[in-house]
Amino acid sequence: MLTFIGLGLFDEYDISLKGLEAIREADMVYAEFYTSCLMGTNLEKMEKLYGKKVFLLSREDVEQHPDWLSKAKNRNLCFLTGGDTMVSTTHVDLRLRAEKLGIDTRLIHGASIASAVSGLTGLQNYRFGKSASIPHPYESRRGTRIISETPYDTIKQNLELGLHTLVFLDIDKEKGYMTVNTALELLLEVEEKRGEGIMRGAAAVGIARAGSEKPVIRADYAENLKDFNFGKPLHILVIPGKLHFLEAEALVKLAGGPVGFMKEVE
Ligand SMILES: C[S@@+](CC[C@H](N)C(=O)[O-])C[C@H]1O[C@@H](n2cnc3c(N)ncnc32)[C@H](O)[C@@H]1O
Repeated sequence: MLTFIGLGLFDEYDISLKGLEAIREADMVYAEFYTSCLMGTNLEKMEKLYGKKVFLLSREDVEQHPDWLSKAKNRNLCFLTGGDTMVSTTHVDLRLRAEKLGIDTRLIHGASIASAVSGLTGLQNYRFGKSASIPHPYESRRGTRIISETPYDTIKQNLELGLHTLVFLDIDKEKGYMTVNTALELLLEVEEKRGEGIMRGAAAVGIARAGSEKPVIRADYAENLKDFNFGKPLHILVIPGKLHFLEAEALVKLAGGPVGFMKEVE
């Protein structure tokens, strides 16, 4: 049996009782923290709470050479992921590989950033369009700095439909955790290069450390928000589309948004 367990958002205590019980009964426990991670804890604290050794897997171990999977043929394995195990990950691939090997699988869910964002901002989940991810820029072989324009296009399409965009921010082994500030700078850079105007004057909402005792949620116009200090990671960004009056009120009253947001409502 292979049990996929979502660990929730911030520290080792965010796991469900079902998840904890499954870990305590498991023969082996694996985890990956490249898709998301819990910034309020570390492996040592998790192992202490679980009473189990946790083997940390790299992206290659999970996506290219998941040889460890075959151990689940005659043992109970748990596979741990930050947030919910199947939200904004490709772990369904692991599940399908396991099923092909004749291994039973099951899921134990965890709180996800995708739902926490609606809770913290007041933006309604059914008014979101396609999500986007902003990767760190990279250098081409010729030494040119390349910025992905895909997130900008996704935001543009959603705005045309009046929909909000949830923008996941890159976690990179070498380049680190992307901040809301860098994400907005990159979007504004793409905009400038293209000579378009969707981000100028657009509303934006940044969220830092969801699930912690003191998450930071701040709404403003994109050009102002890029200078706001959100503190430590993890961060996530939302570019709201057309606002319902309740959403506008929540952004103004709960996230320090400018009162101008109230004038642009449905
Ligand atoms: C690729 S998504 C994976 C989502 C995860 N599976 C889940 O269900 O929450 C990870 C990204 O979501 C955002 N994120 C995850 N947890 C967060 C948190 N506690 N606070 C703020 N942003 C978070 C960050 O931008 C991070 O890079």
